[in-house]
Amino acid sequence: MTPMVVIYHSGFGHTEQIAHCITAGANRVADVQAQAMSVSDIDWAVLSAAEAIIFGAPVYMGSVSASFKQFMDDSSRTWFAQGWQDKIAAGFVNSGALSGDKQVALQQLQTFAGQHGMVWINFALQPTGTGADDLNRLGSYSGLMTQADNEAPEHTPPKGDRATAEAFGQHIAERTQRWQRGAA
Ligand SMILES: Cc1cc2nc3c(=O)[nH]c(=O)nc-3n(C[C@H](O)[C@H](O)[C@H](O)COP(=O)(O)O)c2cc1C
Repeated sequence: MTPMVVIYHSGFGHTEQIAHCITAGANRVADVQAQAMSVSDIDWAVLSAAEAIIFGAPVYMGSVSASFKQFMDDSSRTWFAQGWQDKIAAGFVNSGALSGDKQVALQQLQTFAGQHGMVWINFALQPTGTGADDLNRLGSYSGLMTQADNEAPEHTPPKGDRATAEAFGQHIAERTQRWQRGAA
């Protein structure tokens, strides 16, 4: 069994849509049990039991949102005992602008995983183009990037970003199982 958690903050529902796409993609892999978890409803025991934790936040003012940062700070209790050491980690960020300084937020997540002694997984998916239906249209490799227009989360981020998120979830799940097999 490979339990995984996609933990995220979403102020207006866009990042939440992507969290659910990642979870669905991870659950395509046999023996994976992935669940999405909002930082407004954290179950620390479930996080502790996970083989992989995928962190996700919207970009607010060039940074992960304050609510996600609060979760990061609260995790210092786990950090003291290095309770997440050697778990698989990955990250995703969603913003309004095409750039929106997403790389800064993604690097915050990567550094955060490093502080916990986790094993960061990158995302090797070659972009198929830069249109709304394309895979990895924003060309991000160190994690997943998505972009939402100023519309309801049912309509944006676009179809390509959602498909990319599913592929990302599957990619992380497969690497997690590879890591598990190596440890056996
Ligand atoms: C307080 C605030 C700050 C924001 N700062 C940025 C920013 O720095 N760059 C950007 O591209 N978008 C920025 N946005 C837009 C959000 O990233 C965008 O609307 C995103 O889809 C929100 O995701 P959510 O619905 O999951 O909260 C900001 C939005 C808010 C509310």
